[in-house]
Amino acid sequence: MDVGCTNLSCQRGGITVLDGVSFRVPAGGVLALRGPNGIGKTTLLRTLAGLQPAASGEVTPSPRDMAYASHADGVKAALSVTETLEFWARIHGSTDIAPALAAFDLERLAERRAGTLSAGQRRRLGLARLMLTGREIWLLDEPTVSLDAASVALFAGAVQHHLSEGGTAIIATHVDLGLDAAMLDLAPFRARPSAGTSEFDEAFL
Ligand SMILES: Nc1ncnc2c1ncn2[C@@H]1O[C@H](COP(=O)(O)OP(=O)(O)OP(=O)(O)O)[C@@H](O)[C@H]1O
Repeated sequence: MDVGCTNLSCQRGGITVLDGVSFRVPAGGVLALRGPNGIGKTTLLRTLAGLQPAASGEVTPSPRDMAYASHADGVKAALSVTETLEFWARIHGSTDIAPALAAFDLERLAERRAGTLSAGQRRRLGLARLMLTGREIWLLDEPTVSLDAASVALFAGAVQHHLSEGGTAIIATHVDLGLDAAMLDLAPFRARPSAGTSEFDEAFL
């Protein structure tokens, strides 16, 4: 399924941070969002995912077709790895967690409580959720934070598999994942401060 937006403006904290963003990613394609800290990568992903309204412009398809993985892993400390995946599987109507366990090398950790996992192991568990959503479009915010080189390769493999099945991914990342990704530099879309904004305000935008 393809995904894109037209003339999208995105706000954070009531301030427009990005303006006039347009792109389309075809089914099977991956787009890497690039730009310096604070440019608005997270804000754009949240807007695409329907977690916040667009100030203007359009996103297609609807958020129902998208799975969003934020900086937070959304893992409950008291549940085991298996219980966590089974919980997400039930929510999304999936039945088999085995492929997700295998794709992120979680089998040996299956009975461990999530609260005892290392940061990278917890990250792998958070990313494994994507495979249970059945959603065709993955929106990923700095997915490789805390991952070692082997885990980055596992993650890239999971994305590649998703693409090979006609899925689509948009990834905010500073890391080269070895995927054949199109790049979108957000710097040209940085919103201009509105009239009346002082130099002092601009320094903090
Ligand atoms: N809750 C908030 N209230 C006001 N401004 C915010 C809020 N959250 C983020 N911002 C600002 O919105 C702008 C865009 O932030 P965003 O997190 O989207 O950037 P980013 O490109 O993802 O950054 P990074 O690479 O550091 O993760 C930044 O200038 C940031 O300071």
